[in-house]
Amino acid sequence: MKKFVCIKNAVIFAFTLTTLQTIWFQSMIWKSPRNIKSVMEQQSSKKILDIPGVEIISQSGPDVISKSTVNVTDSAVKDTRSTDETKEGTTNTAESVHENFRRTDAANNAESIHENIKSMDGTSEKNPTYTTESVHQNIKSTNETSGSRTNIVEGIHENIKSTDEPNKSTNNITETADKLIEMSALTNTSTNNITENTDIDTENTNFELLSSGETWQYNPGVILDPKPRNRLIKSILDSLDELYKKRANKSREQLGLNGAMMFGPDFYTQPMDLFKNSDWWVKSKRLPGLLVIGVQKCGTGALKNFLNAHPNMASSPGEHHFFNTFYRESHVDEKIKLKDQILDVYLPSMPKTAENVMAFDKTPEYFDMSDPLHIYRMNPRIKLIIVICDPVRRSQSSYAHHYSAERYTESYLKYAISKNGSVNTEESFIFRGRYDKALERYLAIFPREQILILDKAYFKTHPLLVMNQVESFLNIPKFFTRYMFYYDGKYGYFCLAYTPWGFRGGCQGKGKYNTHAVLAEDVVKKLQLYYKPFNDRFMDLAGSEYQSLIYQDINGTEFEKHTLWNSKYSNTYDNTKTVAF
Ligand SMILES: Nc1ncnc2c1ncn2[C@@H]1O[C@H](COP(=O)(O)OS(=O)(=O)O)[C@@H](OP(=O)(O)O)[C@H]1O
Repeated sequence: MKKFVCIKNAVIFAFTLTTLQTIWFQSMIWKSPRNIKSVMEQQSSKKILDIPGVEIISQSGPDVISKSTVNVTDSAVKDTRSTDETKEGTTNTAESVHENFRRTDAANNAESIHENIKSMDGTSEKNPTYTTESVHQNIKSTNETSGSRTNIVEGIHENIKSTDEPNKSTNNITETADKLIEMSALTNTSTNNITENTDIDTENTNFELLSSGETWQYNPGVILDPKPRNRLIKSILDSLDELYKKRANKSREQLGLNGAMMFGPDFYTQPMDLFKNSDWWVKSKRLPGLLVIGVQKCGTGALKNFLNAHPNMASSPGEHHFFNTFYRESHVDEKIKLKDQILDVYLPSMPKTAENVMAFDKTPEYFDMSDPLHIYRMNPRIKLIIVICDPVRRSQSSYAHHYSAERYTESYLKYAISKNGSVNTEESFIFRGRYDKALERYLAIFPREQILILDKAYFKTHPLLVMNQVESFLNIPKFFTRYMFYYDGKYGYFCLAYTPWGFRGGCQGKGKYNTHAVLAEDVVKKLQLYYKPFNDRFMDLAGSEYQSLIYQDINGTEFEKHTLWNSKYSNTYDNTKTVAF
């Protein structure tokens, strides 16, 4: 009897073990079929972020020194630099792979990675020789100082003077002390020729670039982890690999797996190679490849929520506000260098991500309260998304937000309309609805192709199409389907239903759906007339029209037909240089 119980227990134990293993592998594949596809793509062809006009030639992989050359056509800015990067490898366990896909914002190991990445720029010396008068002048001419707003012009000017450095080329391959760690280094020699931009001085511009924009696409090739547990897991995977290799020559039909699509198409035929030879599970702190820069109260939270569900995207927690708080003009006065701030403050706050996962930060204040040049210096090829919305509705939303936080106690009208009946342009929830200047400042620094402008009106009604557009823009695998969104009648918005790795959907917190003050028709009209010229100018600069920015009267007729390429602005901006999306 005792023997029978023992056997029974052994059978149960074996069965449980097998089931768990199956579930584990299945979940890995099931959870991220596209992710794996993109990993394999990456392995085979090293396909990297496609920016129009960018050609990237790269060789990289485990234990190799990889060189990359980035050539962007129509060069206006030239920067040659070399970075040397030595990163500690992390071979993750199954758990940590799961962790990775859940994209928790674990801060552990930040220090060591920070240190490693710090060494990347450790060779730069102080040598301020910056002379971009024209950029300075240009930004000066377009910048607006209004009411309590901080004057960014001076900051840019000061910053350029104090922090810019000539580029240096140095190749270092650092060895870590830990003998257990097998390591490799990435020596990355990049030549960036940024797409022609009317506002950057082609002659004198010599930016210090913290990164060449490849932080998330490249894996430095470090594989082994010093942790004994992880090494053990790796050795188990290696031995399992042998087992699976025997099956590799057999077709799916021979294995009788035709119907077993739930395991993913390649799991049985090229199983462990995928895990063993790939770096996709090695997580590191990476600088963002995307910033959602605004506009405040235009649905940026929903965009972040949706995007965060994508297996190739991972946001930093909350809103970081790095470029509008940690690194602002005041810091420039204190001679705090942008590079140091990015490495000391910004990078450690990023989520640890695998190589094919793009970190991103959504902070609406980047649009109108920070300096695009700082962002450019961190990553000249960073992608930027701006969600715009009707500035009148935005002002209501912003007021409601402040009111509920008890920052405002009076009625909307008390703040929005001055005593003489005109629009109170000093009020922040009013003037922040003027989008044109902020866009102009970004276009003075970044090529239009790097900026995606979304309209909240369309985003609200067509979340799937917008998210698909975002996927194309970011050049990440298509992931969103219509089943991932549901319409929530309570809030009147689409919310995230679920992702293939579990129910983690739902709407945002209640604070995101505020009841608006009801405005009288004449007030709405007054505000619309105030915003109209700024809206029109924004559309001219963007090279596209947006439903939210075209006002109609009560009969549904547009106030005054907005025409693209409005000649009255042609003296301030060369419209022919913009690209319509
Ligand atoms: N799915 C979806 N699509 C479009 N818009 C949505 C969505 N979900 C929420 N919202 C609306 O977004 C408004 C809040 O914007 P933000 O998230 O940008 O606010 S914040 O700046 O981060 O505080 C806020 O607008 P108002 O309702 O007008 O206040 C939200 O209702």
